[in-house]
Parts: sequence; C-alpha cells; structure tokens
Amino acid sequence: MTSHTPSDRRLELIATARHFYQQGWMVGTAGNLSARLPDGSFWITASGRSKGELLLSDFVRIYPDGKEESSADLKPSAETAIHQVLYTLFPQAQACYHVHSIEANLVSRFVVGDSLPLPPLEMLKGLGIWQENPCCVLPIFANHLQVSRIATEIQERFTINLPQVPALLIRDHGVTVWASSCETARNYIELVEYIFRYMVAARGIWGDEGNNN
Ligand SMILES: CSCCC(=O)C(=O)COP(=O)(O)O
Ligand SMILES: [Zn+2]
Repeated sequence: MTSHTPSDRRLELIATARHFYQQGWMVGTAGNLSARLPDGSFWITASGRSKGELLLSDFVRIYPDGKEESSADLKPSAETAIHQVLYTLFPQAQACYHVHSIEANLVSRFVVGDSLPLPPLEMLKGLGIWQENPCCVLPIFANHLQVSRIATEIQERFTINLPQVPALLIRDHGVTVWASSCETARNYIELVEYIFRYMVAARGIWGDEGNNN
C-alpha cells in the first residue's frame, strides 16, 4: 500500500476533479489530471475512473524514465503521453489538467485551421497576456484515435512555435492546460472555460463577427 501525507498531491487532484465534475467538465470518466512530485515523477488519474468520485487508489505514478506503477486493473490515463510531452517541453510545469466541456468542443469548430483567435478579454491577463487589445490565439490539434499521434504533433509544433498561452485545444475533444502549481492549473482551466463560454454566447448574439477583435 502506498503511504500518503496530508500534502499528498492526489488529495488536491481528487478535490479538483470533483469540482470540475460539478461544473460538467469531467462528466463520467472524461478528462485526466496530473501533478508532479519533487523527484520528477507525477501522479496521473487512472484510465476510465469516474472523475467525480476519485479515490487515492485511482492514480498511477509515472517516473521520469517512463516506468509506471500500474496493474491489470489500474492503467494510467490513455492520454498520459500528452502529459509527458508537456512536462518535457515545459520543465517548470507542476500540474497538467485536461477536461471536456461542451463549449470547448463548440469553439474548436469555429475555425478550420490550427489556431483559434481568442477575444481580447480582460480574463486573458490570468493566462499571462498583459497587452492592450491583445491578438492571442489558442493552438488547436486534430483529435487522432491514436493518442501518441496527438502527443507527437504537440511536441513537434511547440518545439518550433511556443504557444502564447499555457493551453491547447484538441478539436471535438477538450482543452489541456499546464502550470507551475495545481492551484494555477485549476485557475487556467476556469479562465479558458470562461473564455469559451463567452465565445459561444458572443456567436449566438453577433454571429461570426462576435469573436473578432
Ligand atoms: C469518455 S472520455 C474518453 C477518453 C478521454 O478523452 C479522456 O479524457 C479520459 O481518458 P482516461 O483514459 O484518462 O480516463
Ligand atoms: Zn480527453
């Protein structure tokens, strides 16, 4: 049995998953959360677990060399490769959160290309964009059945072009953020989901022009 302390990162992930579940962003088994430990390993949600009622035993520890403490009925998230790529690309990242919202899926179809222009909302400051009337885009990736293909495309694109914000969108799937703490990652998810809700509402009011700067 794995021991844990009051500061066990899994407790924070459990509480955050419950909060996201209550928002409708981790319905059923959707989404996955991970948090790094001082030795460079990370805890990630086990695949296929109900995210609204996670237990300490619903996590898998992944080590820097790729080794994992899994078993037949405890497999790491199917999207672990995406978390691994993001932790490698952004060594300062301590948490990586991925959720599925209806709004994220809707806005992922607002453009056909691989970048989603974001409206110049004050909320962008929370994602690190401190500019007046900013022109900011969110990278979009295709939702391949083979998750390793998504991870490779993230790695290839971000090696050449760093994203403006610590977030990426997988089309018809959901958003992923990474941050230097669990608290910040939770805030990032809330901020991007607010922006997505705004974009959907703006399109309902103003049509295609609704999200232009
Ligand atoms: C019903 S969700 C489909 C898989 C997915 O996209 C996801 O985020 C959850 O997968 P996991 O293996 O992490 O449970
Ligand atoms: Zn997913």
